[in-house]
Amino acid sequence: MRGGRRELGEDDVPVRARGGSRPRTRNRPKHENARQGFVTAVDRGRYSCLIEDRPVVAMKARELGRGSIVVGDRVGLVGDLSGEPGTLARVVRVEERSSVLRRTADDTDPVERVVVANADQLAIVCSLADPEPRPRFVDRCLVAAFDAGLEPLLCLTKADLADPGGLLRTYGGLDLPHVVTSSTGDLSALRERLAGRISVLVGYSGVGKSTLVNLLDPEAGRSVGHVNPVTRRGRHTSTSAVALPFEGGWIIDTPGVRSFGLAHVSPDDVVAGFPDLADEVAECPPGCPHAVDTPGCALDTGVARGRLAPERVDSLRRLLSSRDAEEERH
Ligand SMILES: Nc1nc2c(ncn2[C@@H]2O[C@H](COP(=O)(O)OP(=O)(O)OP(=O)(O)O)[C@@H](O)[C@H]2O)c(=O)[nH]1
Ligand SMILES: [Zn+2]
Repeated sequence: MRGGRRELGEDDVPVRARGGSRPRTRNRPKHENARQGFVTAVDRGRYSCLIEDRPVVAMKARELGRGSIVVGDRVGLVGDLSGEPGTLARVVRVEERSSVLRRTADDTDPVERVVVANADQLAIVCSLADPEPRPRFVDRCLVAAFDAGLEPLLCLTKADLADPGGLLRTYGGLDLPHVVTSSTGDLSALRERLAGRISVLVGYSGVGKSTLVNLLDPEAGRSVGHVNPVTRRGRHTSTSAVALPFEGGWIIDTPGVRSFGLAHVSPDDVVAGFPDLADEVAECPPGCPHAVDTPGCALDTGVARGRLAPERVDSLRRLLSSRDAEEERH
């Protein structure tokens, strides 16, 4: 580690000199007239972008190399920006991202992928019935949100089928922003939460995610749909995210993302995704793995004294151990 740092120090000067060198500034004029666009969909190397209100399809300029461009990215575009059918613009720049939502395919997948850039809210959609709520899915998403620096929003759907009381008690102690919805009910609380923000919707199959999106803005699909084959109608063939403009912000639907593998999140950050357990965990012996039967793990004391919800402790432990399985493999 220390050796690595020293090497870095030695490199520091030439790197900085290179940073201000001429080749870069010579490239600049060409990119200065690049227009800024917002990436709404990605499909086989084609990037659907909006320049203000104009949909434009672009490809990645060679000079950008292998870096990924994802939905939510703000990009610099040059070339044919007319948006006419058959035209292609070029992405020459990806602006710095304010947030990055990552996932791995499962908890043992070493390859992490960026799902969405620049989002500020993760709407975790969970049905109250049909299919049954999955608190462990919610917990996993909360960790992903925490890791990415997104504010979570718990969206409990199908309130016409079951009472939200039980789930709200579970999550009540978390100060978690939440809304309760039904397809026949009033969605104004949800609209308010989504307006002006960049929200990523995630939920397992059947929770009513597409029903919600369609109710929120039936127009959105049409305005984005014609620039890209990745429309909601064709969503089952797609696993990538799609951004739909919504009241000054964006709703980013993630049809193929059923859950978040968290192989890339450190154990400490997994624990940090459970804020209701944090005080207790602080009392654990140093290096405590918080596993079942770990001597002295304060989670057990917390449950025994009735201070912690057993299902939350169980959920954290399952998450940690599925990640442990990964570490053993490597
Ligand atoms: N009773 C009731 N049913 C609903 C509600 N919202 C959606 N549904 C039904 O639940 C089923 C699944 O809804 P979708 O919107 O397709 O769910 P999804 O989460 O998009 O599911 P995938 O397409 O598999 O990702 C459909 O039959 C809907 O009609 C609701 O608020 N109440
Ligand atoms: Zn512990």
